[in-house]
Amino acid sequence: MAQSFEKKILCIGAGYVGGPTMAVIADKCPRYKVTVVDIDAGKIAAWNSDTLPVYEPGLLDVVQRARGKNLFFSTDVPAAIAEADIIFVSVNTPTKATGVGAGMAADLRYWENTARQIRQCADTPKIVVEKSTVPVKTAEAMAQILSMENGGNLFEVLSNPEFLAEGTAVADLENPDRVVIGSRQTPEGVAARDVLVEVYANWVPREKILTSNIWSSEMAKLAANAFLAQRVSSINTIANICESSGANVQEVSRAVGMDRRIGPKFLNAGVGFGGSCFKKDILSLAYLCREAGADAEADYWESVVRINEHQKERFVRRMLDAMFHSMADKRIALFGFAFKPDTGDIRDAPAITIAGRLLDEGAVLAISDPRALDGARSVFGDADGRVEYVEDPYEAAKKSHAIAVLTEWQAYRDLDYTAIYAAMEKPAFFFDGRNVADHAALFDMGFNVYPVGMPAMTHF
Ligand SMILES: NC(=O)C1=CN([C@@H]2O[C@H](COP(=O)(O)OP(=O)(O)OC[C@H]3O[C@@H](n4cnc5c(N)ncnc54)[C@H](O)[C@@H]3O)[C@@H](O)[C@H]2O)C=CC1
Ligand SMILES: O=C(O)[C@H]1O[C@H](OP(=O)(O)OP(=O)(O)OC[C@H]2O[C@@H](n3ccc(=O)[nH]c3=O)[C@H](O)[C@@H]2O)[C@H](O)[C@@H](O)[C@@H]1O
Repeated sequence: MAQSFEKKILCIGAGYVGGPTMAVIADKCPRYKVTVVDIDAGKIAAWNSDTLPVYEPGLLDVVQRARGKNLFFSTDVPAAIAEADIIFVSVNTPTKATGVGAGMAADLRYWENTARQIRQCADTPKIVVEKSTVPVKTAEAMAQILSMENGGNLFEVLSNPEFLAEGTAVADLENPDRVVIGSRQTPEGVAARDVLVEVYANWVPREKILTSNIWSSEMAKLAANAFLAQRVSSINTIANICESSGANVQEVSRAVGMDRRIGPKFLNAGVGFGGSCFKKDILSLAYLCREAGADAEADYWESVVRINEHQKERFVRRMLDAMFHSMADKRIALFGFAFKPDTGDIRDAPAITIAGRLLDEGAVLAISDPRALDGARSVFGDADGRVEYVEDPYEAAKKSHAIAVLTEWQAYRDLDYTAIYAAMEKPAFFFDGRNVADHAALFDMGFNVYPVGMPAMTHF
């Protein structure tokens, strides 16, 4: 006899958010059936294998505990919609490439397609949950699309943005700082909201489950990402001034972050923020500001992105200045390509821009990364033989003129840099874009060391 489940939950979109989020819901709520669907059959096949399409520490264990019991991955979108009580929509919402708002506004075509498909395949009431990050008022547009042809009785749209960070997705989902659920303030809206609160209450303490109106929930997501990115740009501006003033940005961050009103997190200076969301979400927020006639506010948020672009170019210029203004035919080892450690994700990684600029300058690159070499290869190919992909950092560094650390993988902290130095061309340069190394020790070995936000240590 088929097992009967208390609730049937569906997620449309089996990406970085949909897959891990649903795996954790299934793991925490064995009484619910959780199905994840995607139009990408290859991705679904990977979710059904032991080589998941997303690398996240701990994720495979969670998936293996629930898969085939109450967690299912499928491409049959209509059947999954028909049986679901709650439908999360976690499709991509990239920046619009063309048309009005190109380069700024969120492209909602995937979202809208999904809404139309839900409408087509549903004949029982559904709670539709916005999981994707969307501009404020998207829920209203979705409700309008969904309510066509059925009098608006079948669907209640909620906003439930996701705050997980890649690399720590499982821990963030199992122990979130907060869960935000926005709903209409009508009896139907509040009833739907309470159903979703019950889902999270299976493992999240009630006081961490915040309820609000839909627009606040949508805005909170954009604001949270904008604040986080703004901290990174802020500390990077301070770092750049530290380099010429003799201050040390790590000491400054520590002193600033110990103020409890400021806090210690997101104060690591580096080559800039990457990832699929910070830039896109800030630009989406800036676009909302412009649409509302708030140009000064839009300028303010756009400056966070401008500083981030500047940070990457500034890093390349510092390399050029140090290496006698020429990269031509010099082998440069890049340590790290992913936008942050513990993920294979390269979306909007600073390494893409920096590697591209180094190639423009005529460098030959040896790219090393524990998880992101396929991603790097998909961007640059073999670039006429000017890019090599080498998992082993020792091999990458061999015969190179410089090492540039672009991702703070733990592995790069623990290498035998004496051996690495011996195998490099001289003078050997170390550009620590993430401040992972022991700079004094590297200097003593013979390296010319260029940390971010600290004066260089050179033998010239
Ligand atoms: N990546 C992250 O760490 C976070 C992302 N977000 C937001 O979550 C949303 C999703 O992001 P990711 O998971 O990173 O994107 P993703 O690109 O990894 O996954 C989206 C998936 O949706 C699928 N899809 C698109 N249209 C579909 C349709 N009509 N039917 C079925 N599947 C469809 C795509 O094939 C893709 O696999 C975005 O709005 C993003 O801003 C929010 C928090 C964290
Ligand atoms: O909406 C999203 O997609 C997510 O975006 C970020 O998560 P994520 O991009 O996965 O990773 P972060 O840890 O925030 O790092 C983003 C970038 O900032 C950089 N960063 C971060 C912190 C810091 O101090 N310095 C710094 O340069 C990282 O290297 C990385 O390139 C947010 O942290 C999540 O809360 C949010 O859900």
